[in-house]
Amino acid sequence: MAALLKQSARLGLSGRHGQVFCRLPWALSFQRYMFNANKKILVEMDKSTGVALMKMANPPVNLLNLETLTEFAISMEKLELDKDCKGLILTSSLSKVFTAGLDIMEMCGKSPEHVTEFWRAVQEMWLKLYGSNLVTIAAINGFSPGAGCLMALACDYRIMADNVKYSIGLNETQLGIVAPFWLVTRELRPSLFS
Ligand SMILES: CCCCCCCCCCC/C=C/C(=O)SCCNC(=O)CCNC(=O)[C@H](O)C(C)(C)COP(=O)(O)OP(=O)(O)OC[C@H]1O[C@@H](n2cnc3c(N)ncnc32)[C@H](O)[C@@H]1OP(=O)(O)O
Repeated sequence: MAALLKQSARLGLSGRHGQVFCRLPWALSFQRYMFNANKKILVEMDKSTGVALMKMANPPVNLLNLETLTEFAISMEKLELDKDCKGLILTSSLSKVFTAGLDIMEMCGKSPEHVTEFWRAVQEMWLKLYGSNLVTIAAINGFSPGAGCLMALACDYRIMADNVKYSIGLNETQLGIVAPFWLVTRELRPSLFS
């Protein structure tokens, strides 16, 4: 963990005035590669450190819609297959939002098939993150309601930008959505499973 945090500091993930700045070298060496499918999820993998930086990049608020969730799962799979990858830092490319959580519009006025596919993708994201073999760190650089909070909880470690304006929490009940019991008990009461 300490080594990973050192790496995250070296990568430029340092909190200052409530921001987590991501400064990465412009010139990428052969030890570094980047990939993205549709640019909603940006991944920069540094083979020399074994640390991948994954940035959600779906402006304006990094909504977790079907497309983004699918891209997230594909990106996780690629990193899991990379034997050089040991750790993952999950953050946002936006200045004040980590993610606004699930895209409510994906659940509103859509066909049962679409809603089923969407919730399958949501669960897949949780499985990929919570079940990852990588050491996972959420660098929460902005607002993180609902599934944003759950994403952070699914990581091994969490660091949040020091800014009183930013909030994080499970607010989905205000929208009539209830997180499944297995998720809440596993993430909030892990002692039940040990
Ligand atoms: C690993 C996890 C796995 C989970 C496994 C299973 C989990 C099951 C249970 C999951 C339960 C989770 C549920 C949710 O996530 S529900 C969503 C909760 N999120 C919110 O309530 C966010 C509400 N948004 C805000 O508070 C603000 O937008 C925010 C503070 C984030 C940013 O404010 P800002 O002023 O910068 O931006 P705007 O408010 O103007 O927003 C811009 C546009 O985006 C639209 N928007 C915002 N949030 C959502 C959303 N969640 N869904 C759809 N649309 C959203 C907003 O309406 C604006 O749209 P317009 O420009 O058209 O007005």
